[in-house]
Amino acid sequence: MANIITTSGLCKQYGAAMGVKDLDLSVPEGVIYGFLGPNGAGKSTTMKMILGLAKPTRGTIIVFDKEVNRRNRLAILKETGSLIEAPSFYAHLTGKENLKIISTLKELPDSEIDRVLKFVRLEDQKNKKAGQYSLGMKQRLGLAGALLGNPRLLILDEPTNGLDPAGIQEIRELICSLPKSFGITVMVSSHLLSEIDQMAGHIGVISRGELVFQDRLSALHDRSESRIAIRTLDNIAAGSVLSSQGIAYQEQEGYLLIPKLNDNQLAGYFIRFLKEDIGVVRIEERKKTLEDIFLELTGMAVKL
Ligand SMILES: Nc1ncnc2c1ncn2[C@@H]1O[C@H](COP(=O)(O)OP(=O)(O)OP(=O)(O)O)[C@@H](O)[C@H]1O
Repeated sequence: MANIITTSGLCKQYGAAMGVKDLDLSVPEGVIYGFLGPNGAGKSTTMKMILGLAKPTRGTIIVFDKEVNRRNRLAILKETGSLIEAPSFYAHLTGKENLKIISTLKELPDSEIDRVLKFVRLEDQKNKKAGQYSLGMKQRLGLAGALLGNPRLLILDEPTNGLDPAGIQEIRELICSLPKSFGITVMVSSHLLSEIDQMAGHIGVISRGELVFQDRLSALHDRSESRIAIRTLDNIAAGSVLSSQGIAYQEQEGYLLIPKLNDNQLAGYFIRFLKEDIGVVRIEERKKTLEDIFLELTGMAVKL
């Protein structure tokens, strides 16, 4: 799969602090790429640099095989839609009139306005003033504006921020349909793991300005392997038995965590425990959640 965005050694320095450090992003064409990271991790800064709205301190950005620089910026933006921060509209103009301003600037026919209004399900509200729109409707109008001209690439910075669950669901459904319906590649950021989990096929995780994971989302799920948690009346003695058999274990809240074993192996250890007079009081199978994996990657809790 060819990349639609590639960044190499991308850095952004703010004073003495590095907002983004040596970022090597690869966004394949035709996917939804989820850009996940806690608040302040560097998501907005990265997206602004890709759009040419912020100047990198170091590194390169290639979009559609062209380097993002002053010479190529307009050609790249012609094929790119974006929603960075909350969209701003003229409150006294209708939704349709607001889109008309953008479409005139982009020299697009009116049929394009109708197409995007239909797609974001605002057809029936198009003659209502944008100032009277709900937050969810404003966000959908912003998405409609970004889709005018049918871009190849859409860059969305936290598009569901501040929306209620119904609004989140609407935006998510619209985003998910974009690659299939229009062949658009979407890069979408969020600090919510569950959000990215429900939308993206590929994922980049950023923490303190650095990329800590990048792959298909399924590769992240593959890391959620099962472990066995054992609680005994003497965990020290039980740990010695496990160590003597070459089984690595971790102690966590009164449990010994060991890798998943087959039933025969596990039964063998219980017999050993009994022979050593170690009472087993609990045994559970535990699956690492995506949140656990995110914590391991970033050292920070993320909202689910
Ligand atoms: N204009 C600026 N001047 C100075 N520091 C900045 C500026 N913009 C961002 N930063 C800093 O760079 C780091 C990354 O910020 P950024 O907004 O890119 O993070 P983010 O992942 O988008 O987080 P959030 O979701 O909270 O916006 C933060 O430490 C932030 O304080």
